[in-house]
Amino acid sequence: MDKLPTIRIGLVSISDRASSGVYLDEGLPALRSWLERAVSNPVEFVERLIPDEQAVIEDSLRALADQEGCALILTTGGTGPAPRDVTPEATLAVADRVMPGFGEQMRQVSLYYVPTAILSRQVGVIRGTSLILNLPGRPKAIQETLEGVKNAEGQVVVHGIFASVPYCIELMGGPYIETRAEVITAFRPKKK
Ligand SMILES: Nc1ncnc2c1ncn2[C@@H]1O[C@H](COP(=O)(O)OP(=O)(O)OP(=O)(O)O)[C@@H](O)[C@H]1O
Ligand SMILES: Nc1nc2c(c(=O)[nH]1)N[C@H]1C(S)=C(S)[C@@H](COP(=O)(O)O)O[C@H]1N2
Repeated sequence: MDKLPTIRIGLVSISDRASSGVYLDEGLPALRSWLERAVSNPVEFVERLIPDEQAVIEDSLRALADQEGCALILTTGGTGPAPRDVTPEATLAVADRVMPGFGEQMRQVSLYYVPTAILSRQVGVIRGTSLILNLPGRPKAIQETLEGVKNAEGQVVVHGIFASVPYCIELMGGPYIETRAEVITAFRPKKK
């Protein structure tokens, strides 16, 4: 098998209180540790911890996509209905194209965990060669939405969104990503 390419992944934790030191940020560590378990490729992380300010979020997303060359950018936080929750607005403002399925599937998955899943306005978009996905702010929601729902035997009940990420990035012309099946299986349709 050919050597897997190194991929650059941008991680953005968006929280007024974590970014100002009121509490310790758990978003970036949760994102990093899940991805380290799930992805077989060597990964370089580029991380930002920022407040819920639309202009700051937009600048961070642009920098990670355009200057840092991140094939994938995951945000956590600021997707709800509170006045300072502006992550979806910032993400849509930098988008070239919207990928509605990611938000739809995340809300499906999340409904298995909390009835308030429908309060997350999370979106998925493409900017240039980067796929940008919003995850909810609660650190436990990171594994829930990426990995999906499994039964007691470990079989998948509802697919996590990461099952679709490697093929999406491949279709976008990005690097080939492989995952560890014990965490998540990357789905690729069979070639004819
Ligand atoms: N980065 C984080 N680190 C640790 N816990 C977090 C983080 N972000 C959110 N949480 C937890 O998840 C809850 C919901 O997240 P949400 O993004 O709605 O935050 P918030 O209530 O708007 O406040 P803030 O932006 O100051 O984190 C928070 O109240 C907090 O308990
Ligand atoms: N998987 C999952 N999704 C979730 C949650 C959760 O705990 N787990 N919390 C919900 C709640 S309570 C809110 S308010 C919205 C928005 O969260 P955010 O503003 O922290 O992004 O995400 C929802 N989606």
